[in-house]
Amino acid sequence: MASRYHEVYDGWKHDPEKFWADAAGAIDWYSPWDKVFDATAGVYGRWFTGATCNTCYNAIDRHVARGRADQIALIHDSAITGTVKKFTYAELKREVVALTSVLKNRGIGKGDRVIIYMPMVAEAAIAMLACARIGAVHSVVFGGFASHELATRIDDAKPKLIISASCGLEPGRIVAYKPLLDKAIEMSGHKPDACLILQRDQLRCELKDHFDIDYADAVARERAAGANVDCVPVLATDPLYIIYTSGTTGQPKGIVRDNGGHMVALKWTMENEFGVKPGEVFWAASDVGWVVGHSYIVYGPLLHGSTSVLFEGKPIGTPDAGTYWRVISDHGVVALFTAPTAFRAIKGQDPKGEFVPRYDLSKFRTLFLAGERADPETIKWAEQKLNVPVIDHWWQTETGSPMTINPAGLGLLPVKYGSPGVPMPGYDIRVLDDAGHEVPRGTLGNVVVKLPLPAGCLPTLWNADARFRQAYLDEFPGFYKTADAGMIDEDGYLYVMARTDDIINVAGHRLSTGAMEEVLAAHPDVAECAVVGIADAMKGQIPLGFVVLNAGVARGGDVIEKEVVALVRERIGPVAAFKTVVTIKRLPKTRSGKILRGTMQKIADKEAWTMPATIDDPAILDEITAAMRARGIGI
Ligand SMILES: CCC(=O)SCCNC(=O)CCNC(=O)[C@H](O)C(C)(C)COP(=O)(O)OP(=O)(O)OC[C@H]1O[C@@H](n2cnc3c(N)ncnc32)[C@H](O)[C@@H]1OP(=O)(O)O
Repeated sequence: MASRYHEVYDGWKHDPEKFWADAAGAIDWYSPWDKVFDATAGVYGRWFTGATCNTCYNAIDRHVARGRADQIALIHDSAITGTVKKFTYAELKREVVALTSVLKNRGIGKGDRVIIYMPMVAEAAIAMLACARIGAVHSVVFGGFASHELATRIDDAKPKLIISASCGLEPGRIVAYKPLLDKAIEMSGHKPDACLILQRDQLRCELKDHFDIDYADAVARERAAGANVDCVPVLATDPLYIIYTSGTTGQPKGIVRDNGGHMVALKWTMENEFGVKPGEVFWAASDVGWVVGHSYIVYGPLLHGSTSVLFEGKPIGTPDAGTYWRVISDHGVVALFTAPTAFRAIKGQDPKGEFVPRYDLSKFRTLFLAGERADPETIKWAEQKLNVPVIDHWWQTETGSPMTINPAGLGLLPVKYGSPGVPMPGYDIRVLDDAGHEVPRGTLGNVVVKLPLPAGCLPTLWNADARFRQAYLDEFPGFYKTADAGMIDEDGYLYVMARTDDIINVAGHRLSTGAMEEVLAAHPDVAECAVVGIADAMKGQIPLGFVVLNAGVARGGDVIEKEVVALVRERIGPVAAFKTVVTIKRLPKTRSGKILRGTMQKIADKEAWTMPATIDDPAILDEITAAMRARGIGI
């Protein structure tokens, strides 16, 4: 079919407000908006001002009322426990209502924050929806983060309640969540009123009297009492959730998502970008703690009346490299979203794709890859083995849905390997030089989006308008800075090459090297440090640390390196994949004291580099090269 992309994109550009008002017709509102877009509201304007709505109503209740009550809404498939649990829309509503009643009885209402720190269990999605039902603002914290990261988020979001579980399940290892949670609460200045704990049989935990509440007991009581809590109308501009993402320091940024624009944007993407119809099965193989989990495990598919798969497992090892194909086959998945790392892992274990033909993939139509750069070899391997289009796309926690994609629902454009596609309606993407001038097509520069950002994007940071302006809007006035560098080709396809800040992407997890440096610097024997992201064949990038020890430290560098690695795991979490530290005598710096991290990364990655003209002492780079080579890096 010929692609309708250009017609649709040009239609949006010609009249953005008409485009979004039309898209908003797919959402149920309690009362209409005063303005589709109010340029005078908020930091850069707000969408659907004055309208009232409820996200949970649109995700569940209206489907129950309109013929989807018996359709499966959510499938929890745990490849680790070997269990599958399905919820129809009616059953999901019952579970959400019961939990909402628990929240309400605890005094939680519109605008109150609830932190959700959970593994990949159905109750994580239920908790999000229960918050949405009463207008409480949820903040899901990824389970791979440790206590310190959780504590930072508790202090920023100031939740009344935390919903958590006794444990998470990683291959070959049970992760006890409760000690991590207790420690985080101990560390944080803000204290929640209570914690609601889901006891999992694999590792039950002690509950503290008068503070911890057993999730199952509380929900069962409400269910037995026939609890019924209606959806609470909220303003379209009211916050639905806060999701924290790495900033350039250890203080993460609280990305705010509103209710109205978010629903409109996600609903539109499901059919037009992902080519999925109501009633079909969509699987985002990510984690509810990441934005993909919010948008495409929970809200997008449910707003659309589709069925969503919530998967607890890994692409390999649970039990083998055929797991993804098993899930697609068992549940009739039509489209899968995952990170390229997952496919590199599968390809590594099953290079010939021998697991693929063992499963019925006849319903499977499209594979979507994002979260990190998709290397053409991995895309081609997936295309060949699965015989479906493999669509790379690009977006950020801040945007909530794709900025560029090859839109399956509008008719695919020709695939260009290495490009995550073309801009979607709402996104006027430009490439600017450092002085803010637009560069010619094909020239590398700063990728920015012309303001206003579309419906569904962050309106601001939680309680931090000034930080929002400073982080995203000030550098290129009139534009949102993506902090990605790239170029646009003659046909309008974007190519994203690198970050312009200290964020690295480890297996699709967005992490700050600045935050890691803060941890290294906290070690008592470390005088100076640097962390850079280096290439990794499996995870895309991994962090590499360098430390200079304090004068007079008697203990061996190897002992301290182990302690530093353990400290990062303890403070940030295992997901940082911080495994290597090299002890060096001095850090290479410019004469003004700036650490030459870029040069260190190039040496580690065996990329061509030139001696920086402003380097203080060129001999230091020889010392560092030798230190890395002694550890097998950069050879
Ligand atoms: C487009 C907008 C966006 O970018 S949203 C973000 C998109 N990113 C993603 O969806 C993430 C994609 N990546 C993944 O799902 C995983 O990395 C996949 C590919 C499945 C591989 O997982 P895995 O083998 O565990 O490696 P990893 O690098 O993720 O984990 C490193 C260590 O952290 C641990 N970990 C991971 N998750 C958790 C968790 N929820 N709770 C506790 N621990 C966790 C892993 O077990 C691993 O630990 P260890 O170092 O091996 O001991």
